[in-house]
Amino acid sequence: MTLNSRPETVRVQRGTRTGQMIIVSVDSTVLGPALGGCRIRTYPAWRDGLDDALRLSSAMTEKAALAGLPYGGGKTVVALEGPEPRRADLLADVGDLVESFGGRYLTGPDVGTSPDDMTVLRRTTEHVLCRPESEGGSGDSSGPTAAGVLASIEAVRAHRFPGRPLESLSFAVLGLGHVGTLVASHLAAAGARLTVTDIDASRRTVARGWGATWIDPDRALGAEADVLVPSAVGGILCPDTIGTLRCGAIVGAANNQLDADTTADLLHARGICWAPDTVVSAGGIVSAIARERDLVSPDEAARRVGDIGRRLGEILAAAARDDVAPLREARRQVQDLLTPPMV
Ligand SMILES: NC(=O)c1ccc[n+]([C@@H]2O[C@H](COP(=O)([O-])OP(=O)(O)OC[C@H]3O[C@@H](n4cnc5c(N)ncnc54)[C@H](O)[C@@H]3O)[C@@H](O)[C@H]2O)c1
Repeated sequence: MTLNSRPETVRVQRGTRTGQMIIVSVDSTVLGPALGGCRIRTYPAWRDGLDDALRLSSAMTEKAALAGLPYGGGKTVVALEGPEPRRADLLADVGDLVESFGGRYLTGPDVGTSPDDMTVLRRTTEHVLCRPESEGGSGDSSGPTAAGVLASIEAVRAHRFPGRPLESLSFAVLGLGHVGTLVASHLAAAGARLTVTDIDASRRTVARGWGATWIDPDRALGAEADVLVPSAVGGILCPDTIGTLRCGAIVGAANNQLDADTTADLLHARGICWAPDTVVSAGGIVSAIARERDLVSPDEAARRVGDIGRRLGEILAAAARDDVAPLREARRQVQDLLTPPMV
C-alpha cells in the first residue's frame, strides 16, 4: 500500500566496513526533512529490503503530514542476507549513508534497532532522533505511541459510539507488547470490557491481572467487541479476513494493517470504522520531534500527542460527510498538503 511510488532519492550502497547492503529511501522532503527509522532484518534477498524501504518511506511521508509535522518521509533498511556483521561496524556504515544526505534525512529506531543503537549511530552522524532519556532525549517511543492510540480511541468512540462512555464499550487488544500492554492496562483501569491475545502465552498472567478474557490468537480477529485494537503485526486486514470481523471499529498502532487500499473501502461498506494506522500510530514521532527538535516541555509534547485525536476526529467527520472510507479522506488531505498551490 503506497501513497507515492516516486521517491525523491534512493541510495543503495555496500558499507565500507562490513560489505553489507544498506538502503536509504527518501520519499519526500516537500514539507521538510524526511523522517524514518532504521530497520535491520533478514530478507530473502536485498531487493526485498529495497521494496520494504520504498513502501515504509512512503508511509512515513503520510504519517508525518497527517500529524501536522513539517517533515517528510524516509527509511533506512539494512537488508541482511546472512549472519549480521559486528553491530558497531554496521551502525558506522549506516551512519555514513545517513550523513551523506546532509540533514535532508533523519533516522531513529525501528524493527531490529534500539535507542542504544542510536547512541552508537550518533558517533558517525548527528542526524539521529530518539536519544535515550538519560541523554535528555525522548527515550522509548512506546509511551507516546500508546497515548496517541488512546487519543484515537477517544476520537473513534465520539464518532462511532456517541453517547456511550468508554466503560460501556468492549475492546479486543491483539498483541500485548510494549504498546498493546499500555493501551490495554489503561482501558482496563477505565472499566472497559477487555478481550486480549498474544502469541506469547506468558502474557496471559498480565491479562488475568486486568480481569480480561483471553482469546486464542487464531480466533482473535473474529472476537466480538465494539473496538478491535491491532497492536501486533501488519497485513491482518484483507478481503479474506474482513468477513470474520464482529466489531464496529478498528483503531490500533500496528503498522500497515491493510493489504491494499481497497480493503478500507470494503470495511467502510460493512459499516466498520477503520482509523488509518498512519494517523493512530504517530505519537512516538510527534513526541520525538517535540522534545528533540522543537525542545518543548514534556507537557507540551504530551499535548501535541493528544492532538492526534483531534486530527483523527476531523478525518472521520469529513469522510462521513462524503460517505467514503476514512483512508480516502486521509489520502486527500496528504495530497493537498504535498501539492504546491497553483499560482
Ligand atoms: N513502539 C512504537 O513506538 C510503535 C510506533 C509506531 C507503530 N508501532 C507498531 O505497533 C505495533 C506494536 O508495537 P510494539 O512496540 O508494541 O511491538 P512489540 O514487539 O513490543 O509487541 C508486539 C506483540 O505482538 C505479539 N504478536 C506478534 N504476532 C502476533 C499475532 N499474530 N497475534 C497476536 N500477537 C502477536 C508479540 O508476541 C508481541 O508481544 C507494531 O506493528 C509496531 O510496528 C509501534
